[in-house]
Amino acid sequence: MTIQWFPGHMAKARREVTEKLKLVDIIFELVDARIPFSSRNPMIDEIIQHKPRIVLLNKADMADKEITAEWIRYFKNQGITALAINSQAGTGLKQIVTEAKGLLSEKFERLKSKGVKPRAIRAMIVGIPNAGKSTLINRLHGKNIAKTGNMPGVTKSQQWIKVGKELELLDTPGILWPKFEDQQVGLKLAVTGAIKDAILNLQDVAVYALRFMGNHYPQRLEERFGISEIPDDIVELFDKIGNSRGFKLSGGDIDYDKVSETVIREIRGEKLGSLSFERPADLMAQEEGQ
Ligand SMILES: Nc1nc2c(ncn2[C@@H]2O[C@H](COP(=O)(O)OP(=O)(O)OP(=O)(O)O)[C@@H](O)[C@H]2O)c(=O)[nH]1
Repeated sequence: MTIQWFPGHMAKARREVTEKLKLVDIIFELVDARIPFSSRNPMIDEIIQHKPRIVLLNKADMADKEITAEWIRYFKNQGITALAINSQAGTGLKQIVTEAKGLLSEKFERLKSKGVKPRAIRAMIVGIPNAGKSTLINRLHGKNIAKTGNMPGVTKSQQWIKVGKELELLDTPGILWPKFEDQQVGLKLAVTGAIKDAILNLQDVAVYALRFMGNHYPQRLEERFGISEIPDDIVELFDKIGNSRGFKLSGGDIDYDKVSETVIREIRGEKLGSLSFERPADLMAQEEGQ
C-alpha cells in the first residue's frame, strides 16, 4: 500500500489511532528490526500517551541478530519491552501474549478486585506502512483474513480477532507515518523496501547502501560483487561492481542504473546476508550531538 502523507492524512491517521486507543489495553508497536528507529512514527509517544506497549522488532530474520539483541537492551533501558519476531514464519509470537499478561497484571488484578469478570487482553497493532502489520495479524489469527476493500457507503465496524483465549486483537491496524523528512531516514526506508522506489532516486539509495556496506560489512560486499578492495571513491566502487557484473551500456560506459537496481535488489533479497542498518549506538551518538 502506498500512502501519500499530507498533513490532512497524518491528522486523520492520528485521529483514528487515538479513537481506537480507548478500546484497547495495550499497543503492539510494530517496527522493522533492521531499522527500529527509522521505522517508528516520530510522534508515537505523544499519540499513545501512557498506554502500555510492546515494541515488536519484526522481520528479525532479515536483521543482524547481535544488533537486534542490542536494540532489545536499548528499549529495556528505557523501560520498554521489546521482542524480536518474524511474522512471516510466526516465530517469537507466543512471547507477545506472555509479555502482555505481565505488563497488564496489575490492571487486571485491580479489575478483579472490583468484581469485573476476567476477560481477554485487548490489543491493537500500530506501525508504518510495510512494517508487516497484516502479516502479523494473519499469523496471530492462524488463517488468512479476507481483506475488505474500500466499499463506498459501507461503514466498517471494528472486529476483534481472537488469539487463543487470552488475547483479542483489533482486525484493523493503526497505520502511522514514518519520519520521512529526514533524508537518512528516507534512504533507510528505501533500502529496506518500505517506500516506493519511485519516491527516491535509485542511485542515491544505492550510494547510501554501498557506503553503509563498505563501512559495516565490507567483506560481504567484496564477496558478493567479486571485488578485491573497496575504493573510497564511490564512483570507482560503482565502476568495479559494473565491471565485475558486466553492466555496460552500448558505448561501453558503466550502466549505473543497472548497478544501483541490482545492489538494492540483492540487499533486499538478503543476498548479502542479514543486515541491520541502524544500531542503538548511532542513535545515542546522534542524541548526544544535538
Ligand atoms: N522476511 C520477513 N518478511 C516479512 C515479515 N513480516 C512481513 N514481511 C513482509 O513484509 C511485506 C509487508 O508486509 P505487510 O504485512 O503487507 O505490511 P503492512 O504493515 O500490513 O503494510 P501496509 O498494508 O502497507 O500498511 C510483505 O512482503 C511481507 O511478506 C517478517 O517477519 N519477515
